[in-house]
Amino acid sequence: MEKTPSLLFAGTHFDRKRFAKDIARFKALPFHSPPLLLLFRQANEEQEDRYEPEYKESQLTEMVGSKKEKKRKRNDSEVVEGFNVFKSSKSLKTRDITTTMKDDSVLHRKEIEKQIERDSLFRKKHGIHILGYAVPSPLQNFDELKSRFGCKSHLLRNFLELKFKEPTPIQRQAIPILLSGRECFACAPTGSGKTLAFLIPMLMRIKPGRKGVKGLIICPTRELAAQTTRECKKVAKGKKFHIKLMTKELSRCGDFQKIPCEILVSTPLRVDFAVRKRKLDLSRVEYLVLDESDKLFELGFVEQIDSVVKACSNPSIIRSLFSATLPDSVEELARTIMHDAVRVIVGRKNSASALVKQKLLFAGSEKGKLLALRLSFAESFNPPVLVFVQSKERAKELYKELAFDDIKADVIHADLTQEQRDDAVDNFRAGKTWVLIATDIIARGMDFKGINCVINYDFPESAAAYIHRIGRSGRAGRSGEAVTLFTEEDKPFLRNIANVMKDSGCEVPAWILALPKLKRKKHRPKRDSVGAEPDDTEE
Ligand SMILES: Nc1ncnc2c1ncn2[C@@H]1O[C@H](COP(=O)(O)OP(=O)(O)OP(=O)(O)O)[C@@H](O)[C@H]1O
Repeated sequence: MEKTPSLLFAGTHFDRKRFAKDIARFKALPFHSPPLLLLFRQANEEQEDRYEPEYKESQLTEMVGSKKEKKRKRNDSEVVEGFNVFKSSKSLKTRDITTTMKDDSVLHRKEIEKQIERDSLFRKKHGIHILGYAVPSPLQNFDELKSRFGCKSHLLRNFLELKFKEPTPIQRQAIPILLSGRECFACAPTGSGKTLAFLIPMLMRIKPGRKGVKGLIICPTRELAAQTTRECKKVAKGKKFHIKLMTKELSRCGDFQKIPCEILVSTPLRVDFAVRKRKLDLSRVEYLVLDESDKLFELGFVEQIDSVVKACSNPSIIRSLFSATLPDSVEELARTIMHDAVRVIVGRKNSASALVKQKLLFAGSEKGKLLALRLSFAESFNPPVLVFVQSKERAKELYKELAFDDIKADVIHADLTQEQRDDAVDNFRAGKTWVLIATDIIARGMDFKGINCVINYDFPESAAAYIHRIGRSGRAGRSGEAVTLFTEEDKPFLRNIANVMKDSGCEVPAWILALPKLKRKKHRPKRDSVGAEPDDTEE
């Protein structure tokens, strides 16, 4: 089992019982005291947005290593030579011991440096970028969960049954960080296995059968919460966990003092509601995950998140933020509540999955969009296809247009009942429907196996929305396609999306990249109704 060295306390008398909480807080800080950490942060704050922080880790460890070395050398001589009893009777042996200890510590330091070098190369190979100090080595394979962290065999068996042979890059790095008791910001492309990256540490560290909620996962939508609950149950199979999805009924009438539940998955509103009703105590939560964290920090959620974070009052809590998009503003805000969090980015920050072939298509008008959609279905219909629109009204309108075409279409939006929403997702998953028309409620996190094409019928409101929408395709190593229709009114916003496309290796016409930069980020224009003729009154 991997143990964190506790050099911080070496050689001192320390009342561990009395300061148990502080020890828990700092147990993951192997080499450094907080002031050093602060200095490091301040010194590097301006560079935080770059993608190549690995040298910082090695530099820092080297820097700290040399300070630590000096201190150790001082201590060596003080401790050993300070004892008169050794000095007088066994001076020769004392010198031998001193030399051996020095040799050992030099060897130890060299070994650490080599390991840092190896880790750095390994991260480079897998596109992993880290920001933080003394970051644990990435996982070479799932077996290391057992050898380094004492993972139980049945969990490893479950991974194999689920056909998870190798960890994905985000799993390689985020799992050891969380298992070492560090907090974490994790940003990796859509469909790259972030869910398992936060589930594994939770399932390994939380003991089933103890009273109270120990693991809390917050997701922005009910569909994603339901999916994550299912995934969690699959991975935990064979262990006596009580894993619960916070339903509307549970949130209103459930009394969590009586309901056995170690792991709870919820949307912010529902969990906040139960806490306010004093039916749910979050003070024992050991792991808090904010999935799709940038969405959770948007207006409309942030107040609930704030109150949930406050309710999770356990001082040793380990919090983590996961998303495919992590704006600097969210990271800055989150850092105010997190302790010594490590940042892990896989690939480029805020980028689309490279597995998705992306296209932009000018459709002129609302009528042109409908024609283009029908034409594309007639020419090369390759279901399952996900079609995104801007609002529930437009989802209903487009569904009316397509319901009687021969393409087995269905629709999902927030005006449907929960049962209807579940049916829409289940039928699409089961292949009973081929085309699902959707609003952004299923744009984030939903894992539909094998979606061949995402069509942005309405232009996405932001680059982040675009990245998440098209990320429903091209998941878990499969390839996919995304087509984005645009009209005149979308033109000023094309550049944002074009930049994302270019960064993930797709071709973009030069005129789009030359469009002026826009300050306004959200784009939700009032559109003519679906299929409307172009407005020619101006001519
Ligand atoms: N180690 C692995 N090996 C193979 N498949 C994996 C592995 N880990 C996860 N998967 C599969 O990859 C798919 C995508 O995983 P997941 O839903 O966690 O992606 P994500 O990164 O959370 O995406 P999003 O940003 O869209 O939420 C899932 O079907 C999952 O079962």
